[in-house]
Amino acid sequence: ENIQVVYPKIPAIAEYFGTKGRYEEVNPHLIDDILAVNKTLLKPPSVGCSPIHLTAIIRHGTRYPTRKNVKKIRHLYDLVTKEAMNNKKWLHEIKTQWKMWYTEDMDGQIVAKGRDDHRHLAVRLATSFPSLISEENIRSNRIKFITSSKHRCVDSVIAFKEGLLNFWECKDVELIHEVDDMLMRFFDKCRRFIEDVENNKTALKEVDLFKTTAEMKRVQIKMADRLQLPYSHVTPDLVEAAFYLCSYEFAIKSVNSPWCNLFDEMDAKVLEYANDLKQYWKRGYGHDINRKSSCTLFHDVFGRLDRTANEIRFGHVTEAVTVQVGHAETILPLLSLMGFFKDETPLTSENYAKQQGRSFRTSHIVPYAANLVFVLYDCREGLRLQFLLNEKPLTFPNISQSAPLYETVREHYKDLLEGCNFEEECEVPRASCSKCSEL
Ligand SMILES: O=P(O)(O)O[C@H]1[C@H](OP(=O)(O)O)[C@@H](OP(=O)(O)O)[C@H](O)[C@@H](O)[C@H]1OP(=O)(O)O
Repeated sequence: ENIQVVYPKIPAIAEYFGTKGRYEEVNPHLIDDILAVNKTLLKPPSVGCSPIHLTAIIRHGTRYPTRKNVKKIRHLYDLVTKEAMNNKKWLHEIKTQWKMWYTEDMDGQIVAKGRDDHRHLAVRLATSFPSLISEENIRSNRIKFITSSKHRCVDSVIAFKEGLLNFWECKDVELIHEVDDMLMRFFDKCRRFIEDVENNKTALKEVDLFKTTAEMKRVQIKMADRLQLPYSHVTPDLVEAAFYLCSYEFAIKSVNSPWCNLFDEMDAKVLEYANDLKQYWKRGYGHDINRKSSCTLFHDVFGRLDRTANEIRFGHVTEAVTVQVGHAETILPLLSLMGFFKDETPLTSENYAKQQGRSFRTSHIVPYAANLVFVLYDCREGLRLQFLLNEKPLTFPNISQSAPLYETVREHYKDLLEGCNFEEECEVPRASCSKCSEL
C-alpha cells in the first residue's frame, strides 16, 4: 500500500557532523526556544560575587562549503545522477527534485542561519550576564569587538552587534570592530606551524592512513551498494563529500536531505572520526606546534584578566567585555594549549575502535558558533574565574571546582603564563623555511 514515508526532521546522523555540526546539536533545548538560557547553570559561583569581566571567543556562524568541497559535491552529484540505480524513493528525489545549488564562489561565506546563530547567541549572553553585556557598557565603550579578517567572521561579528542593538532597541549607536589576525588567525603567522604542519604532507599521515583502513572501506562499500555504483568510483573523498552534503543541507536549510540516506549511524561514526583525526593532527594534540601557535591568544586573554584583577582594586574596570570572533582552528589549538579534551592515547588511524569514548570529539566541542566564555567574578573571598564552553560551565583540567579562585587558575597555568612565547615557539631558521618569505 502507499505508505507515506515521513523523514525525521533531524537526520539520525546529525550528532556526528563534527566541525560541520549545528550549534543546536550541542544545546538541544535551543531547538524549541533559541533564546533560552539556563539561569541556575550560570548563577554566580558564591554569594556576594559579581561579574566584572567577560571574554568570549566565538567561532563564526553556519557557513557555505569551501570551494574545494563545492567541487567535490558537484562531482558526487554528477556521478550519482548519471550512474546510480536503485528503487528507493530518496534516490528518485535526488535525481528528479534535488538541484545542485552550491557554487564555488560561495567559498565558506556565512549563510543567513549563521547570522542568526550570532544574533541569538548575543541575546543569550546578554541575558545571562546583564550587568556586563549591557546597553550602558556599550554606550560607555566598555565592550570591545575583535574579528578574524575572513568574511564569515566579519559578517558574524556584525550580526552579533546587531543582535545586541536590536535586543536593546538601540537605534543611535554605531559599534566598531577591530580586525586582528595575529590573535584570531595566529596559525597563519606561525612559521613553524606553516613549515611543519600546513605545508608538510606527512603531518596528516594518520588522516591519510585512516582512509585505507577496513572501517573506511566498509563505509565506501555500503555507499556503493546503496547506489549500485562500481566500488572503484566510491572513493573516501566521494564518501566525505556526501557526508558533508548531508551536513550542509541540514545546517544551512534545516532539512533532512535525501543525501543523508547514504549513511547509517555506524558509517557516521567512522566519518566523524576521520574529521576528528584531521582536527587532532592539524589543530589539536597531534603536533605540539598546533597548540603552541595559540600562545598569543592565550596571553591576550590572561593579560586582560590580569589587568581587570588589578583595576578592580581601584574600583573601575576599563574593559568589561571582549568579544572575539574566529574559526574552529582558533578555538581548538587554544583548548589544547589549556589541556582540555586530552585523551590518554593519541588518536591514530589504527585505534578507531578503542577511541569510541574519546574526549576529543569535535561534534561536542566546535560546531558552528561554538564559544569559549571566561567570566571573572569579584567575590568576598577573592576573584574567581568561571569557564564556559557553548554556554555550559566546564571545569579547568585537573581543577575540580567549577569557578576556582583566579589565583588557583593562574598557578595552574604558571608555566604557560611565564613562557609560551609565540616568537620563540614559531621561529624557524630562515634558511629552511620555504614559504616564510610571504609572511
Ligand atoms: O573541509 P573544509 O574545507 O570545510 O575545511 C575548512 C575548515 O572547516 P572545518 O574543517 O573547520 O569544518 C575551515 O574552518 P572554519 O572554522 O573557518 O569553518 C577553515 O577555515 C578552512 O580553511 C578549511 O580548513 P582546511 O584545514 O584548510 O581544510
